[in-house]
Amino acid sequence: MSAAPDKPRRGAALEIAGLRKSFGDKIVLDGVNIGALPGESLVIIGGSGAGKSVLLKCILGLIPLDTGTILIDGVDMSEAGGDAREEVRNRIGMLFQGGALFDSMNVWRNVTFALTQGRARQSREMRALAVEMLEKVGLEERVADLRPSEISGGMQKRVALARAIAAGPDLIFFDEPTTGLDPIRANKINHLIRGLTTDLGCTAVTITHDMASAKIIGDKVAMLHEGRIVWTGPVDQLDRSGNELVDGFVHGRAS
Ligand SMILES: Nc1ncnc2c1ncn2[C@@H]1O[C@H](COP(=O)(O)OP(=O)(O)OP(=O)(O)O)[C@@H](O)[C@H]1O
Repeated sequence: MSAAPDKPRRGAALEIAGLRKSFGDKIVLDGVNIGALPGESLVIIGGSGAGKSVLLKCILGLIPLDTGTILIDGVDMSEAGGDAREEVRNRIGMLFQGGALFDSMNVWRNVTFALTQGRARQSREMRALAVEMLEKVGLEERVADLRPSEISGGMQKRVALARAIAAGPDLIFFDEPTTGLDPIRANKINHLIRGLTTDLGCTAVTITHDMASAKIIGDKVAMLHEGRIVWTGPVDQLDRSGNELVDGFVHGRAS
């Protein structure tokens, strides 16, 4: 059984315009304009406190924005009604920072969680789908029946990745995908993400402050600084952006 076998493999378009978000007097996002074309991999870099997580939460509809628009395939996520929003949300996959696996469930139930809404139905088919997804991320079938606490951090990250791709999403978000991994495992996860998103043909949006991740995963990179996008360019221009803030960030110098 394949994930959504009849679905054409194409990514969703993401367009963010004039996005502002404050908490009290604190302006966190100050007019963010950025987008990703269908099938493109956008990486948003920026230092601690730049507003990356807040931006991701706004896009996912986890927190309300003050002003601005977020369009996914033309659907305004802050204006659209329940059904239209839900339809778009069903096309989105997410890899949470730290994995966010449920230790009360074994690995295969974690992988298929979004498909079953946690209900124990279609167990045989769902387990088979999970095993297929686990294979895609380089994990053996025996892992399917273990609990997340029984496997290593690197394997947990792979399981979380399997969960993110299980429904065959058109748009996937990766929140700091290499956090907590040593450089070798991080490198493997970065290449896995790149390979899987290319195979799926989906649009990918990654937030990270890991330059190695940005260079492997991204087609396009945008730098968020003090709530604004200060530079956007193709990934191969990251080392010669001509932007002082990007330069400082890439080479580890404080601005
Ligand atoms: N719910 C909230 N209430 C008040 N301030 C918040 C809230 N969420 C985030 N902030 C503030 O917004 C700013 C941006 O936070 P955010 O978590 O987006 O940064 P980040 O770029 O993801 O940083 P890091 O890389 O360290 O995770 C910070 O100053 C943070 O304190």
